[in-house]
Amino acid sequence: MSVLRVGIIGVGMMGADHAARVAHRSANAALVAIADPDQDRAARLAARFDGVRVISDPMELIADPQVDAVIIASPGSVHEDQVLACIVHRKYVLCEKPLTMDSASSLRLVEAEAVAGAPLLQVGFMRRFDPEYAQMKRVLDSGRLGRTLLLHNTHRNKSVPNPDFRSEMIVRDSLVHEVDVARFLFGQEITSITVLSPAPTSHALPGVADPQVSIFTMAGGGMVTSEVFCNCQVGYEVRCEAVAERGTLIAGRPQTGLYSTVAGAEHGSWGGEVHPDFTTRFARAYDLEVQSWIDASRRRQVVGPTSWDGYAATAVCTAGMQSLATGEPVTVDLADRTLVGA
Ligand SMILES: NC(=O)C1=CN([C@@H]2O[C@H](COP(=O)(O)OP(=O)(O)OC[C@H]3O[C@@H](n4cnc5c(N)ncnc54)[C@H](O)[C@@H]3O)[C@@H](O)[C@H]2O)C=CC1
Ligand SMILES: O=C1[C@@H](O)[C@H](O)[C@@H](O)[C@H](O)[C@H]1O
Repeated sequence: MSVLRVGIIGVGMMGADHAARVAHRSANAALVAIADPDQDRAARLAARFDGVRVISDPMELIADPQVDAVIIASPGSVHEDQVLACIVHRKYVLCEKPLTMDSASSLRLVEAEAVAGAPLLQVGFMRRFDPEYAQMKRVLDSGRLGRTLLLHNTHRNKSVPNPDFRSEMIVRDSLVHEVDVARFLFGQEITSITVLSPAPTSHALPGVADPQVSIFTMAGGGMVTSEVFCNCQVGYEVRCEAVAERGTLIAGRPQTGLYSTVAGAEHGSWGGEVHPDFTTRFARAYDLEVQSWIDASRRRQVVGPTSWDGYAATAVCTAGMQSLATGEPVTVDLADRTLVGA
């Protein structure tokens, strides 16, 4: 395959960002089509690029013989049908997280891919491509620091304007990144999850449990703590500290000395500037993720987070949403990997 002809489904914040990435910052790929029920939005975006068709029906885009591979950046509630159509049409697909809204629907996609007989799906867990997280993984895997014992994650968004962003979405849409990071860095499954709701910020919508603190237990006995705070007012901060037997590592640390953040008119500050959102904090990670997907698709391979990774993360979040209701630990119910052919 020479140049990979890419179609994008859903061109809101993330899809538009990926469109610019494929069109202007990727090698061996061309953006050829986009689909979004918001036709005006799609038309405005297409006008920014040369030769990009607007196709009204996402299923038509997936079936189009002029489209080799698909990026799905629609809301999670419609991912299942769209990914399934990509599998049926044997199209390589990069689907944004969360893979689907619950564990049963994600498992159906793992099974559909197994039936198709070849991996086709990469899930958009871009932190695996962030240079610091990737280096952390290499150091932990090298064994130089001994066994990994703990991870401590911080994940803060300035605010979430979407009124649909309720307590459950903080688990399913935001904490899902920490779930993947834990599975990636430990190289193990998560066996149980507890989601705690401290006193909420007055900046969250009424009834929304924000911030949340979660505890994961790993299959090997290690533990992971994560703070997710979606209305912190300051800016976008994502950090991960790994504690191993002979040392520690921190990804996302901004500077030495006392680090204090202050809410400000624009994005908040620390004496430098806090990132406004994920598009700048993870710009390099998204670039590397999409280029890696393009390169692998041209070789007819999948190299990033797989359908199993998407399913396992959704299964943990499904248990996490149960725990959110009670604050009690919930065991993660994971299918037998060998039985589903993943
Ligand atoms: N990896 C990451 O860091 C991030 C991932 N995401 C994920 O990307 C996806 C999209 O999120 P955003 O861009 O923030 O949402 P958004 O609301 O800005 O955009 C969603 C777009 O999908 C369109 N859409 C709605 N129904 C559709 C359908 N049936 N088929 C095709 N398009 C449809 C909407 O009209 C809209 O243009 C979600 O899965 C989200 O979790 C979002 C932000 C960051
Ligand atoms: O995936 C993302 C959003 O959907 C989510 O809402 C944010 O909390 C995350 O920081 C971002 O990376």
